[in-house]
Amino acid sequence: MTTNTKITFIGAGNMASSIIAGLVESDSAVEITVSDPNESQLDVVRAQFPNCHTTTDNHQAVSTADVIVLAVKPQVMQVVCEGLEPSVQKTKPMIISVAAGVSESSLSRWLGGELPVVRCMPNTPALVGAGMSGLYANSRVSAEQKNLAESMLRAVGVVMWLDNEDMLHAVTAVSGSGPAYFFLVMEAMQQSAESFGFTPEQARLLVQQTAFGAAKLAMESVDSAAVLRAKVTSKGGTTEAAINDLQASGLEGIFDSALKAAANRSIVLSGGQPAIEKS
Ligand SMILES: NC(=O)C1=CN([C@@H]2O[C@H](COP(=O)(O)OP(=O)(O)OC[C@H]3O[C@@H](n4cnc5c(N)ncnc54)[C@H](OP(=O)(O)O)[C@@H]3O)[C@@H](O)[C@H]2O)C=CC1
Ligand SMILES: O=C(O)[C@@H]1CCC=N1
Repeated sequence: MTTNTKITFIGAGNMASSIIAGLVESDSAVEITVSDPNESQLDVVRAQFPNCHTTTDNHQAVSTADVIVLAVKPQVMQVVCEGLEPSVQKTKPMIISVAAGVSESSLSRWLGGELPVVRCMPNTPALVGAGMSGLYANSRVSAEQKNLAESMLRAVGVVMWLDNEDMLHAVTAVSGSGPAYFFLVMEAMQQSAESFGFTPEQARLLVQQTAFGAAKLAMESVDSAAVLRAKVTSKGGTTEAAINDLQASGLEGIFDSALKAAANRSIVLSGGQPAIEKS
């Protein structure tokens, strides 16, 4: 990224804030503008990122942008893109959409066509520089623009390029929505810990440090998750009792079903019919 790269975010919600936080934290010397109709949302942005420009006017926000990050809900994307069409057709910036299930062909059509479009499926751990993003570029994205998109998302985590746009449904199901699955498990474990008599603070510490330690160990070890699990599970011991209970409840099937529900929802958001069957 060069010092004068101008990046405009349309939508100042959870995902935009997560990426902006990572970019700001990474000291990337970029000029960031954020546009959102909601002034109170912009107040949050101003408080968190005092060096970002903010506006409620999408046209003004994109007028000199090199890169536009579309970070609104899929349901309002068409209206937003059609509103931006006259501006972007003048300046032809690179478009990066983080929306789940909004296809490159729809984005291109709504924006008036002939634009470099990157679809990105990031996740909220971008907020702490530990994001995971799947990226897909249309044929109008130059090698230089690909590098720029990659370096933006690498500033907030790890990047995986995809040749097949359809695989973004699966990335959405695994890593886009994925943090929520782990948080749900953490919530459930914390509730259970509290039922033993721990305070909420104690329960949170026990669970968070365990989740962090398990993730760090999995990242740093050459062993697979299955091997790492076996190393915790003493024969006839406590872990075995818990794992047997989880597996008797059909845990693997529950996760397979949940991930496929997410992927199918992504397909439906893109205008298709749910097509992915449970294993
Ligand atoms: N949250 C996540 O973990 C992830 C989200 N995504 C994708 O990111 C996108 C945004 O999600 P998320 O950040 O969670 O959603 P949020 O609702 O938090 O953010 C969207 C923001 O866009 C604003 N907005 C609405 N209309 C306009 C408009 N016309 N112009 C500019 N801004 C507008 C909304 O304002 P208001 O609230 O007033 O409507 C809101 O502040 C979605 O498409 C989602 O699929 C992708 C990966 C992960
Ligand atoms: O729930 C959603 O639709 C978005 C996409 C992935 C994570 N959040």
